[in-house]
Amino acid sequence: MNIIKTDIADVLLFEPKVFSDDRGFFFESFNRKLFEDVTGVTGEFVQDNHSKSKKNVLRGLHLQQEPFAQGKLVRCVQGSVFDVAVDLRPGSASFGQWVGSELTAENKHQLWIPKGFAHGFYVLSDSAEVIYKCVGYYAPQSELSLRWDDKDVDIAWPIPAAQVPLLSAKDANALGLKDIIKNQLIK
Ligand SMILES: Cc1cn([C@H]2C[C@H](O)[C@@H](COP(=O)(O)OP(=O)(O)O[C@H]3O[C@@H](C)C(=O)[C@@H](O)[C@H]3O)O2)c(=O)[nH]c1=O
Repeated sequence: MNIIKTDIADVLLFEPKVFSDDRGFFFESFNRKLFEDVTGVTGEFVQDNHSKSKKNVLRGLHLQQEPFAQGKLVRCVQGSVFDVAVDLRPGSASFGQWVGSELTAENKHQLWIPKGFAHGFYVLSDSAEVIYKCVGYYAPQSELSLRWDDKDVDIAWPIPAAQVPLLSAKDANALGLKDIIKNQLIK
């Protein structure tokens, strides 16, 4: 497993060692000891999520507030997505900054997004299935959505010109970073 640092210190890209042979391939998609050694996070993964989305769908950007904060280990098992983490940790030197990475069924990369980040992804392929392990259970009452196109965060989504991504109603009505800060929604 190759561990690649991103521009935000605690967000890591896991590049697994894939063993291919005449039968197909094999790789360790999760190794608890290795994960704990490189992230320093010993919290339990308690929930696995799996979603399938059409091309041009954008899910996010979602965050669960404390005490229900979630860390997420994200991978794409069919198709390809552009996966994004936005640092919303109070007091963080990189508060408001984002990192993005293409996760594909082919490259088998996984993005580790610690607690305190908003997460979202944009579907690049005809459809995409995304699986992620979560530290912390789903707690909708603690959920916060940050606008995907917020000017203050300014994510360079790989969305073709003149294309409008397909969003849920919740995500279409999400707040911008300034409103989130003004309303003291980050705890
Ligand atoms: C996230 C989630 C949703 N649900 C339900 C609620 C709802 O009826 C339906 C769809 O939920 P959503 O529209 O929130 O699904 P979605 O937009 O895919 O939400 C997900 O987006 C990505 C980017 C994340 O990071 C995740 O943590 C999660 O917030 O599934 C659960 O039962 N458990 C869960 O953990």
